[in-house]
Amino acid sequence: MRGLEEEQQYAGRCGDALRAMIAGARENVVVGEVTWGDRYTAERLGYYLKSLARELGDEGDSPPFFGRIAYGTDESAGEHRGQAYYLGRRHISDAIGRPPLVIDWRAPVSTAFYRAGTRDPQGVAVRRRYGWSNTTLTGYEDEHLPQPDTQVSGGAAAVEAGAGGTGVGAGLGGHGVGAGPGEHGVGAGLGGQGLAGSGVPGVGGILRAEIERPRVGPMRDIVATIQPDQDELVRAELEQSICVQGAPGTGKTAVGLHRAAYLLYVHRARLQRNGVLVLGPNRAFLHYISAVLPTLGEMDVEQTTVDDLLIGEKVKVRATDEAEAALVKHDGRMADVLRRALYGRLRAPRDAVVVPDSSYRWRVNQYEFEEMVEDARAEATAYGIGRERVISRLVAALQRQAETRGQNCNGVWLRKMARAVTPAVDEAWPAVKADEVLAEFLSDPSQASDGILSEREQAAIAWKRSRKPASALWTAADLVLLDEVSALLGRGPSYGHVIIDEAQDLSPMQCRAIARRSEHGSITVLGDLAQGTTPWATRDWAEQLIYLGKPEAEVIALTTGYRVPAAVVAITNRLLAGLRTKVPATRSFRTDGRYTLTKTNDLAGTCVDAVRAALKEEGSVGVIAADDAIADLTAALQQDGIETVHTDGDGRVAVVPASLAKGLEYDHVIAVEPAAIVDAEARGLNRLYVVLTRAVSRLDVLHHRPLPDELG
Ligand SMILES: Nc1ncnc2c1ncn2[C@@H]1O[C@H](COP(=O)(O)OP(=O)(O)OP(=O)(O)O)[C@@H](O)[C@H]1O
Repeated sequence: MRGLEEEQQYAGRCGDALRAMIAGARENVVVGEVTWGDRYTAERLGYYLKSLARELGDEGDSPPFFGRIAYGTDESAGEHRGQAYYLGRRHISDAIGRPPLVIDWRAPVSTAFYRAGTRDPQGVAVRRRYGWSNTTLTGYEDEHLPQPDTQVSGGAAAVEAGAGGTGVGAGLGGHGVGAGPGEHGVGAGLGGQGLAGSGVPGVGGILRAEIERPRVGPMRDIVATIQPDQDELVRAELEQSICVQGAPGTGKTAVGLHRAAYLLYVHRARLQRNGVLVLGPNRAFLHYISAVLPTLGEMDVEQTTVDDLLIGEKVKVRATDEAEAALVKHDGRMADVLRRALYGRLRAPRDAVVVPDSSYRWRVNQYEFEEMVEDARAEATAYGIGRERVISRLVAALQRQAETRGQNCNGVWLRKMARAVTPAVDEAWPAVKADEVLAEFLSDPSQASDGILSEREQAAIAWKRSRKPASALWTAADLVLLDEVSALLGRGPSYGHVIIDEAQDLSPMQCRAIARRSEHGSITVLGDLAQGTTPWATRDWAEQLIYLGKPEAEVIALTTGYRVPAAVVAITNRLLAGLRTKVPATRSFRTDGRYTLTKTNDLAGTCVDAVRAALKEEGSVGVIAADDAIADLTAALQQDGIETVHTDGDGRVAVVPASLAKGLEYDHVIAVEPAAIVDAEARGLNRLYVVLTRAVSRLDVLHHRPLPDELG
């Protein structure tokens, strides 16, 4: 096996090769600019080369590899017998035709790095993980896996640069998006931690240090440390839809993003055509995760919220629904109601269609016309297509008559006939727009919803007076309804793969909007029933998967939390009993961490003190409180000279409304007045569960009012 010096030389060689690749890509951009032929090719190629140059350029600041697997000489190693491979964020090669110096983490051969274990070594004899300080290789750690033909059992050994190891940084070379230099290797001396005591077998110092490394700035990738259960989800087949029920901090979001990168690598051509879509709960969350895919080399993945996805309807939200109205509008029964509102416009034809054409009068009888309408309706395609079919069948009937009379029915004639039958079709199958249908429905819901919605429900959604689309005061829930009606009118495109985060919070109608966009593709559903906070949050994945159009998706649980430390998990698991959902408790990977509880008469003052104390330690600080307490807390902190940022700002101290904390994390969380967080909404206890599970290392709970029973 190579020693540290040889490894450092190899790292140098990879660095040189990478620089040559960057120079080559840049040169291609320049050469391309001179030699491109037509404009379309020029644009596509230019875009590709420029992004490649940019990606590779970004790559230059991060370690070239993070791990290595050396196969044994036994048969179980198969074609890899005696081989060793370095793994990194992307392939690095120094010459065409020679094996790459570093293999992309997504390539099939990399799988063994993530999955090989003492029980199933998969032919691997030694797994090596590297410690880096920026781009300098500072050490490595070997894990020896049992070999069938020898007596070697599992074990580990670490090597690091310099003597004693004090102060030698050994991060795994995370990309450190936006974190500035020196981020890798913070507080991760290699010699300091043994394998014992981690609670997770075979977890060495470098791996543990990476997972426990303080968080600063946006979310980062986890390619170097993806765990076996996570890896199986990341590399699930493209055709397979999966649903991950993951406890807080189990890496659901990370898994989803890495899955997107993996699928794009393996099925690039197919997915670039149809697209991959990532849906998150709000913009603050999207900001937080936005850097992960670009660091994994994927620039083209669309990342958006469900609301923004629907704003494709080009309608402005100008009003807010009462809680009861929103609940009705998000209910799955609205799908039937809207279908009825739309198809209620069809009228059985009362007359024949008669079209004068020079000396003839062509005719389709009333009963034939009626049959055409009924047939088109029964074919259950979109409303707009149904209408088109009626028109073309009428024209075809006229054409048959005309041709029997020897008439030449050319394109001009056919278009003339189509125009001639349109007024009759307008009566029977009117052309409509989605906003007209919805405005008319909300002006008077009774006709379409009698027998489906109760009178009270109808009253809750009915407008006080009837309005036309132009003057309608649309709400966010109306966008979901407009989307439903638009889809009834005509189908939109479908993505190749859709990844849905915090999926427990989606309403049936939102799920349907997503289902339409993934009709011909697959989905990855990520969520936690215990973190459901919307009034319509589901308590059952099977039901949600039906609305998402993938009832066959397998539900897989992740229970090992990589964020919240054991001391905090002990508290948050206690809340589970009060949440009315059946989910497995979290088991923390992390043994570090601290929890404090403080009763105070001066919440703002105590909060300022707590932030001051937190700032003495490393990492980000999140003050999380009920939404209506945010302004006062921010003012108190700023008066004391502490700089604060909003949820989606980048800075050390964020003051975060409880309603926006979902999906985010802070090294140090100061949760202010739990009782107020619980009282603020119907699923307040779930919200509190979300808030307390944002802590990466330390959680301080400050309260004046009595604590909720589950916490007390
Ligand atoms: N294998 C891993 N190696 C290193 N860090 C990891 C790993 N898995 C997860 N993490 C880290 O744990 C934290 C939680 O991950 P993530 O946000 O993806 O979890 P989640 O399940 O979506 O959480 P929640 O539901 O609470 O929002 C992140 O900082 C993530 O980088």
